[in-house]
Amino acid sequence: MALPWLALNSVASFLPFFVSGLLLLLLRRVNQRKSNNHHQLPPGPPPLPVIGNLHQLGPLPHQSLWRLSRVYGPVLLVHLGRVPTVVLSSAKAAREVLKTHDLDTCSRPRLIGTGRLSYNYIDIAFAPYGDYWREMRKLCIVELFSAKRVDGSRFVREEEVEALLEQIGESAASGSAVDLSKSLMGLSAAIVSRVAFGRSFRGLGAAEGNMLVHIVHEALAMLGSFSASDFFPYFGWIIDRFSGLHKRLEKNFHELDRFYQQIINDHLQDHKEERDEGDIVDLLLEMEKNRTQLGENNIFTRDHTKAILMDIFLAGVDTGSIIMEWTMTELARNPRVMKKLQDEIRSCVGNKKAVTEDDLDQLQYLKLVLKESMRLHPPSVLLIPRETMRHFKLFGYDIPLGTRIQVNAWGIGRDPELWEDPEKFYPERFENSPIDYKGQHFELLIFGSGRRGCPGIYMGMVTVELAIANLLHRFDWRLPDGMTREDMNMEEGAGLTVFKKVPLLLVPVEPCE
Ligand code: HEM
Repeated sequence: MALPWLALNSVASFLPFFVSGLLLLLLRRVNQRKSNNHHQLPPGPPPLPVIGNLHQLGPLPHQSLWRLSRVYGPVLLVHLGRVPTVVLSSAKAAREVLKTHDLDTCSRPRLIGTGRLSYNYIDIAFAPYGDYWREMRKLCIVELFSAKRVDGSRFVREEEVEALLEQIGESAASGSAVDLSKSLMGLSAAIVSRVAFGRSFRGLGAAEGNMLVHIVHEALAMLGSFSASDFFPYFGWIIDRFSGLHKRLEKNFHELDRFYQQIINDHLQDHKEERDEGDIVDLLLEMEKNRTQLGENNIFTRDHTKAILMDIFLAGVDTGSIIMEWTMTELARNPRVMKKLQDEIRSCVGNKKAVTEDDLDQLQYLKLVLKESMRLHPPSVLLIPRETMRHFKLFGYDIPLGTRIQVNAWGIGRDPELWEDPEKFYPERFENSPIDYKGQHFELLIFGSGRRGCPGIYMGMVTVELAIANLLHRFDWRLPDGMTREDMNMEEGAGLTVFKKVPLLLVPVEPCE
């Protein structure tokens, strides 16, 4: 019986704080309204009380936002709960923000999922703009993403691709289908892990391999999730607890944390002198040991090491495998393109057993095929959200401080004003076109652009090119018995990155000599 009284008592003692909090909130909203009234904000659908436009997002927000932008224009304002969000859906608008206003917009919002998985924003991808982020990014560019570092690890990529081909050869011999979605994710994980962590996961059993794929997909779902706490600051956490999101996030965080700890333990037990060259984990552990100062108030700790490992693992593994998965899907649906690409690869490589990285420069049609595949299926459909650091004007509209910015790379890739017959898979559209994906052409924003653009482009793309070239060089591919091209499922699965919802199954066939 004491409990209700206690509860009542504590409610009574919190009442003055609650009432003054509510008044402050109301005052802030009135002030905000006043200042917004003087602002010319971008157009957008009218928001509902409390939820804003959240009900209009649906299961695949990039597609819903693209449809809304067709009605309201390429600079669209939506309210995600209480968070004003500007969505850019044209190359011109993206250029204006990511180039002209890069410095005004290059921070990241603080979100529940990204905060937890990045050990409170001490990674690179989700860290707010500032000295710490600048120093960490510089360090990783030199130590991990430099052309020298990437070229130095070519033997890893070639070995791992060869191992995959051997495995696929067994399916070809028995005439059985390969789950390419899983195999390509495994390849990407093995390469990134070996290059960055000095550890291969190739030897993992099926159960452990499946578990790793599950953890990565779950992490990306958490990073891309629309958590109630992000949109309803005062009570959203209650919704997240009831919906189970909070529990899922915690479980995923602990699974990943154990994984990083295992990598760190491997490095601590293993003597560095016994390996060829220190990898990024050695370097991070050295920084821990030296209590390196980063930015103004940051001493480098074990959490910093884990946060950087999270970036490399999640940013590097999934994106590359998604590009390969969609590319093989489009090729299976477009036999003309597959044949033309195989002819190019086989005539260039001749009788050699495998395509090597030296051959890649000559494969011009391969580059067109990959651009076309990434145009239709960019892995990060809305890039990674940014947040404005100051007020600025965009095409006459006011974009206030603290606004969230999303760039709809998926929509821009299908914009009929930029692309003729945009839904058609037609790599020849890039012939004689200067458009590239390295961040200077805003029609093709696969890796973002500006200060927050992806530092792993070279490392990611060399893996993708090598794998696709070898898969097509070594095997012909056909659909499983009873399936036609029209039957192929092209649905997207949602998260921070958009993968193929139904795994891609194809049958490898040894080509006739
Ligand atoms: C090949 C496939 C890849 C794709 C499509 C991709 C895509 C992206 C995109 C869209 C962004 C956000 C850009 C922006 O906000 O403007 C990004 C950021 C990032 N990517 Fe990649 N990425 C790939 C590979 C990699 C690899 C292999 C690594 C590392 C091993 C990596 C590490 C990062 C990091 C650390 C960031 C955060 C940059 C920052 O906020 O300063 N990425 N990537």
